[in-house]
Amino acid sequence: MVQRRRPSTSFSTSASTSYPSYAYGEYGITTSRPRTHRSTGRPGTGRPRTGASTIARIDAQQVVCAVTESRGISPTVGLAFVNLDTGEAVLCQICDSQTYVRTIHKLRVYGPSEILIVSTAASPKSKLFSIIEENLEVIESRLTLLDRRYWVESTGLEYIQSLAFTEDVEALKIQVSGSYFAVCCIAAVLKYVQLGLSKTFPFHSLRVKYEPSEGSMMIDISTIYSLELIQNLQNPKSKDCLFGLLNETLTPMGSRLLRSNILQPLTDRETLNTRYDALEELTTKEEMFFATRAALKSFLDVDRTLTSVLILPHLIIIPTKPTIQTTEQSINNVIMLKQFVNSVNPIYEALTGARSSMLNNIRELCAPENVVPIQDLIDNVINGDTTYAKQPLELRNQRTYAVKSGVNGLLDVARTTYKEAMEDAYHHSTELNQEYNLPLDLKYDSMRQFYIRIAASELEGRPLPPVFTNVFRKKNMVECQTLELMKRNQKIMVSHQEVILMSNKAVQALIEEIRTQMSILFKICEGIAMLDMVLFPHREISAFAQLVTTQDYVRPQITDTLAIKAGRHPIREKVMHSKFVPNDVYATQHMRFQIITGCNMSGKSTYIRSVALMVVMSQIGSFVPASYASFPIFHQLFARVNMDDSIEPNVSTFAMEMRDTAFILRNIDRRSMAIIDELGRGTSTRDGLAIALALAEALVQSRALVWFATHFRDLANILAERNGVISLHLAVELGDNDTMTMLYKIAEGAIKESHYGLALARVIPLPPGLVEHATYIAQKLEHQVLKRRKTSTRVIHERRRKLILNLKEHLVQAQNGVMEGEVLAAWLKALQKEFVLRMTAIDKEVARAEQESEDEEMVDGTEHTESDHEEERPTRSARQPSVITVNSGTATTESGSTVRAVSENEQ
Ligand SMILES: Nc1ncnc2c1ncn2[C@@H]1O[C@H](COP(=O)(O)OP(=O)(O)OP(=O)(O)O)[C@@H](O)[C@H]1O
Repeated sequence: MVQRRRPSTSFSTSASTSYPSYAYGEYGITTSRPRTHRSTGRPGTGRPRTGASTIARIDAQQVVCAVTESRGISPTVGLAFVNLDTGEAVLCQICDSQTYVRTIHKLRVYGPSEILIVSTAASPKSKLFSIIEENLEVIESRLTLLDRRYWVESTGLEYIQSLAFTEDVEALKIQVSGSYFAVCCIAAVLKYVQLGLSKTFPFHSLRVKYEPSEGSMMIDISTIYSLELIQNLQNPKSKDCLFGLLNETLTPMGSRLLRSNILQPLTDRETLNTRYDALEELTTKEEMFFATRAALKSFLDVDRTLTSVLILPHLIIIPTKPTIQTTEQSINNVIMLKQFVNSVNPIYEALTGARSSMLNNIRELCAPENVVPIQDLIDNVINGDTTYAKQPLELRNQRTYAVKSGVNGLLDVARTTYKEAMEDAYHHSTELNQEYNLPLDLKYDSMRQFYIRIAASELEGRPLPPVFTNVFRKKNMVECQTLELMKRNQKIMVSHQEVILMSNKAVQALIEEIRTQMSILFKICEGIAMLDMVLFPHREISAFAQLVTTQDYVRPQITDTLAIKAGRHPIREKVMHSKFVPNDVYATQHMRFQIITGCNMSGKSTYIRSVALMVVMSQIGSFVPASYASFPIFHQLFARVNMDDSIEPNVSTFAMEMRDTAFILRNIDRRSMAIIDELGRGTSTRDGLAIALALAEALVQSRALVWFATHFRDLANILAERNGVISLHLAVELGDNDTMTMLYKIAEGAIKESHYGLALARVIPLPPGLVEHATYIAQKLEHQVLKRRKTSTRVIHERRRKLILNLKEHLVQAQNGVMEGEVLAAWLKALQKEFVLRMTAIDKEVARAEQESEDEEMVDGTEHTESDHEEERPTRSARQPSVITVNSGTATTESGSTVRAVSENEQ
């Protein structure tokens, strides 16, 4: 097959959505660019796409992915990604839902530049095909159809056998056994890379990884976006996001690893503990910490260098004759490799005495026995003082003198010519300077080579002498050349090319030898990326600077309970420093649904977001901003938060809310965590409350841990007695002289001061008496609502039930706990006493409420039903003549205006 004619070059450019009409070459490949979205502008399965595209892709990497699936009620999807820039292949097989949410998540995390799909999936379009097609714009990918014959399991296994690192092959074969679809995908991708992109990997040179579907937390794109995990919402360039906060990595590999970890936090307890151990050690051993950071500073983007050394153009399809550019690139690569290999030993030294298993493993990888043989290979060919340079002129010099003298007799002659030509160029610039009395600089760039730069002010308005050509002005500078300089440039270029071509043979032979060592080089590279990633900046601050008390981060425990003491929002606190008020968080199954109320600007969003951010941090192996923290491991994280508070509630806000909500409800389970902020704002108060209630009920049933911030105080009251539900609020202090102080402190129960709207209104000058009457009305209504709720048989039943369920949970804890004998007996007795007391208290409360109700009915002469209190408000207001006169004699329907005032205040 490889001997076939090269396929049409249109692989990279063609675009069409009518797939069958664009078949290329003999490989049955058709391509499509991302499709414009439908009028809804939203992907069918996903959540809002706002700005998501930039999240998917780290940088312009060439990643090709293949996707295929088994059909059925719960489809199994195989995926294989091959990154041509970093020489990495990832296989995964996912049991997905009908909405393919996990598949889309994986695609978004890896951000492939091209997605291959079986051609038969396009007509008729399979559901997977349609969903991928809808998401193309978000993923910024191109869709390519590939003939069915390339998706062959045996070919995939052969590729693994021949291309994976030798020492990984056996383990990989075991891992992928049973992952038929993933193996078919790797076959398809590698065939496409070979035939469509004309590239191939040498034997045992590819880092193949199998990623089990379990093993990482799923965070959908909207959550990534709204929690500002990768990007700040207001300013995409700002570092005020989780990635920006944590990314003090010193190597590009470390930065990439951090990013992919934030997008896919881990769910494996053991791996997380290994990371925490490493981190703990680094933060407590100052010398090791600084030595490691210093050693990391000299690493270049090794992943890319190794891969460009590694990937061969397809031998048969592309002629192998080297060009000047490819040869120059090869020498650059070897120089970079030399720098990499020389940078490894300082890491080995820095980690001397490491105790944690991760640091030890990294140190072992960096041991001299792994590195010295490669260093020897390089030193045999490359001059000892050759180093990588970022400046193009300096890099050209390094290239020219890279290969040792003696490998080619004529090399030294060519180098002498190069040196003389360079001197000529400098000499020429000195001559020009003297002849025209112009202070000029000789500059260099890769396109023009040497050129002349003169400050415009030096010319004082006079024109340049005619010897200067190609003149153009760049800000305050004038740039130009002379014919003589161009001639000398030409001479330098020719002599440089001669040196390069003469060096080529030795360099290619060296690369061939280095290729045999690729697997260890890649492993060292991975170890260094991991080391770089775990050295987060806050650790530097917390461990070694004087800010321990204000900025300290703590190692999280992994337990079944979420408990945070003095937790902080990692990004906000950076801006606010010591002004940020820390808060505690506690959640277990019997406190799994936490309703957070509070007035505007009291800190509700900040509180719930900080919990979610700390969870993500803990699951990537980072310490968290708190004085104590323990977390269960979450497998899914959902955030439905308002991204822009300034947006007026309207239909589209509502539609977005509902789509997000539907997404969450479809996917949430007991291993999930969700934060929901202000749901129901996009519609009327009553509908909003009803929707929030219905959603809350469903979320309570899901058994996930949920933080539900809301303005609907009634939600807290209505759900108060539900098992698993607790109410919290953000405290506010009301001063004597109509002042309100936000305390930003979380406190038990729903917000007490329900009329903070009225409190705020007192600050604003309104007609005399209005606020007082409004307060009276609000209190009266509230009293009625409260009374009815207390006597509701359903509520009483719920409260009793909750008490019994709590008792059960305590008994189970006692059974599984460490208490024994007399201690246990005493504890049980206390528990029993408390239970009896509480149950009696409920009974008494009920009796008292019933009595009060009877008394009032005798006064009112009315009977109350158990209907929705919201519904009753107009009736109540209408029945109160003293209230009706409040509205300063305007023509407004008084009962209506009264009700509206109360509703708004309560909201
Ligand atoms: N723990 C805290 N310590 C100090 N300041 C805080 C804290 N939490 C919030 N704030 C401040 O309060 C402001 C409002 O916070 P946030 O948006 O979380 O309130 P909110 O209750 O969600 O408001 P709204 O209901 O209007 O959406 C923040 O911008 C921040 O400046």
